[in-house]
Amino acid sequence: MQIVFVSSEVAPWSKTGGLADVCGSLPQALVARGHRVMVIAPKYQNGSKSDVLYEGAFDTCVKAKLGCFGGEQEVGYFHQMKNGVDYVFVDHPSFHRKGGLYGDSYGVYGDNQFRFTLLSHAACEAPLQLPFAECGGYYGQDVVFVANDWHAGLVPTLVASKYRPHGVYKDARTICAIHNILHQGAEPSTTFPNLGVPNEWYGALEYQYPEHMRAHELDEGRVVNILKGAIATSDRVLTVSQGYAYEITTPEGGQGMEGLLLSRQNRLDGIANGIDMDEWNPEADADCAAAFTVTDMSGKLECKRALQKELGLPQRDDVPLMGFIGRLDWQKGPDLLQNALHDMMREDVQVVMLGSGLPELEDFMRWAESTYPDKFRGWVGFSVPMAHRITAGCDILLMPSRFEPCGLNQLYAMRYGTLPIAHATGGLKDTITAYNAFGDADKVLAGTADYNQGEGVGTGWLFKDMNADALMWAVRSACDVYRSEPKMWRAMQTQAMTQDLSWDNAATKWEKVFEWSKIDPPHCG
Ligand SMILES: Nc1ncnc2c1ncn2[C@@H]1O[C@H](COP(=O)(O)OP(=O)(O)O[C@H]2O[C@H](CO)[C@@H](O)[C@H](O)[C@H]2O)[C@@H](O)[C@H]1O
Repeated sequence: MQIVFVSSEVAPWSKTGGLADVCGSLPQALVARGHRVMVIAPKYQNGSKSDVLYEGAFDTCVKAKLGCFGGEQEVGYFHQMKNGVDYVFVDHPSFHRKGGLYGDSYGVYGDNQFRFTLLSHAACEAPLQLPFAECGGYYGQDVVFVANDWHAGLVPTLVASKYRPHGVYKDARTICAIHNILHQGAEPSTTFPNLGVPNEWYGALEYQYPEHMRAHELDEGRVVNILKGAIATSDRVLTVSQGYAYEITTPEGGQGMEGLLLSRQNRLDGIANGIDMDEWNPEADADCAAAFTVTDMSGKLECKRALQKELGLPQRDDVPLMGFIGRLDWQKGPDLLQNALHDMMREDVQVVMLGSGLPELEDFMRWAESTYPDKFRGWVGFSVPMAHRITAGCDILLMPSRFEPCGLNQLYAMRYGTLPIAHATGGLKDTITAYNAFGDADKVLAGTADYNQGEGVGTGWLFKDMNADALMWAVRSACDVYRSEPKMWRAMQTQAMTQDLSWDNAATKWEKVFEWSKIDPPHCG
């Protein structure tokens, strides 16, 4: 099959979170399974050293004229082939600016609707206009588009409204892939004409906020919601774990989309993410002090000591070192760590947090570090090498996410024998096996345990209630096992490290969804 991923970020070129990791590595796994895959993302240029990442991409010299925002917008395309995947970067001045991908210190950019409308239009044109002369020729019309999150969410609506009615992309299919339903790309309904979607399709995008979410009495709460349009018009909807696929059909998890998703339940699937086994490999991780394997964990201890030294924490082997990596926002639950901090600091533990986001939580990290200098370190910022060192050097990874569509950090952690403590939600619940005190540590260590018969020991801790007491229960349980039951700890690490976390597994399931999408007629014919 020919598959076209459309995404606002793709690693290693542009990354703020897990979406970039997925769009960087899943396509390679699909290519390894014999598919032809293109990934389309913006060519960001922010004047920093990350700009050089695009140096390997060459200008195709194709210019597409896109009908939106009251005229014709011209974009260019750059192309780089890597590990068999066609990475295509959309070039437009609105992607060239200082600051982050979506905003800067003043907040989110005011023209994001414009920037990502361009991305979606450009993506729809790419298979038709890019010749790929030396590598396979035009993709043409027989493609499966995967529109990731709201930024690419106009793709299904454009295919259904602008192309299919004119006989183009009749055999193509569109998948709306939801990595995070919190962000939907909603703007006032008066912006609809900007989108370049035919007028009669307004209803597909219209959404009305419930009364309690409106600003004032005269506010009708009427918006155009790009993700809603994608869910309504795509051929299938896919999200990144089975647990989250269920949660988004409930009022608690659906962020207003639950009704629509329920109506599309027979076309909704959940597939847990895999990980890039080369980038996250404890046997060969250039960012870490030492290498280790499941049979020889001595290098992990070296990583721990090196991390303690780098952070200026007391170098002690016996103290459980716990890490947190992630955006400091409501989703990831760093405020729960804030609430539990005093209790946690009463235990004999060390904690390191890496993240950036809400200024008050960044300040909390600085405050905690100065209050507990022997036990707490806060690293405000975004550093992939540091994320690797924390993942390798810690004993425990904390993931108190309020909701988590899949979560990648817990998968990386388990590969490095770092046991996660996580809120039992979404993909965390699906991918972490809870500690089982009655499991057979000897059999797990010998590789003969039958996990279906309850002989497994688990790969981490899951707490159900989103409060500090529940988190502390899990922290104390984990610290007990760490200190008093080294064999059990080792068995949990073994179970965690020997799981198949690779993309091969997930790619086979994605492939099935592509096949199913082809079997059914288009949802909007
Ligand atoms: N300060 C920092 N420094 C360095 N690296 C940092 C960092 N903060 C975060 N990261 C990295 O960003 C990625 C975060 O990925 P996640 O999947 O955990 O969450 P995210 O919410 O971004 O993704 C959304 O999409 C993904 C992909 O589907 C889902 O797994 C997830 O549940 C969903 O919320 C990881 O690679 C992590 O190491």
